[in-house]
Amino acid sequence: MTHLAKSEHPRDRWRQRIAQPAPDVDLEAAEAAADTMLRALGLPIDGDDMRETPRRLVAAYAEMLTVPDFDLTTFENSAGYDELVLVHDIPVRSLCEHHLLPFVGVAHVGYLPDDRILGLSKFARLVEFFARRAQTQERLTTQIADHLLERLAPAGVGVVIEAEHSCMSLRGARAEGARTVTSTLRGTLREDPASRAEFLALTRGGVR
Ligand SMILES: Nc1nc2c(ncn2[C@@H]2O[C@H](COP(=O)(O)OP(=O)(O)OP(=O)(O)O)[C@@H](O)[C@H]2O)c(=O)[nH]1
Ligand SMILES: [Zn+2]
Repeated sequence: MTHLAKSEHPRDRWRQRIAQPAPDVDLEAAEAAADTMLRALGLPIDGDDMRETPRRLVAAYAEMLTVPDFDLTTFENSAGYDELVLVHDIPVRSLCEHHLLPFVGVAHVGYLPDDRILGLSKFARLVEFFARRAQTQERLTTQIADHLLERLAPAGVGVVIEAEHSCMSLRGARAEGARTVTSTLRGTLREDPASRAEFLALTRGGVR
């Protein structure tokens, strides 16, 4: 029998890949439950091909549900820039909280600066921070907008997400290709018709 050093054990590998293992994750209990569930679904998990599947399933979900480390760095708006900043087509990968099946798409995140501006990479990190959990698309959209509003205190914020939900395309309604669009607008981007129209036009393909 081969003995693996602790750090080489497959169970420990995913721990090293994720930034912040949640303290309430009990991998062993989850693996035992996955074993029971897969067995009850009639899957041949005693065979060589699927023996490791309960462990892989748990590791995959633990990885997809672990919230990454994140701090929203902002800078003084020394140039006094006061037009729209928009990052579009940021990848979104999340799990719907009803079926724990993936929904995948893109986010368009923009703001009208006031005293502070945002490091550009933080748009994608912000999306990932709220996406890597069991979510609804509506909550994800609102959380991104409200976090920006709170931490950056801009004149306006807009978030649009377009995503395909596999719980609605691979099973159930089987509406393949159907995309859900959600938006949250705050401040000037919500209240000023011209700013709102500019933001929505750009997120609808105006810059592509
Ligand atoms: N509003 C919202 N609904 C979602 C999201 N992700 C999945 N859903 C929906 O959650 C609902 C759960 O409905 P239920 O009737 O309880 O579950 P179900 O029997 O599996 O439903 P079907 O998918 O219609 O077969 C479904 O309509 C899903 O399409 C989301 O991000 N937002
Ligand atoms: Zn679902």
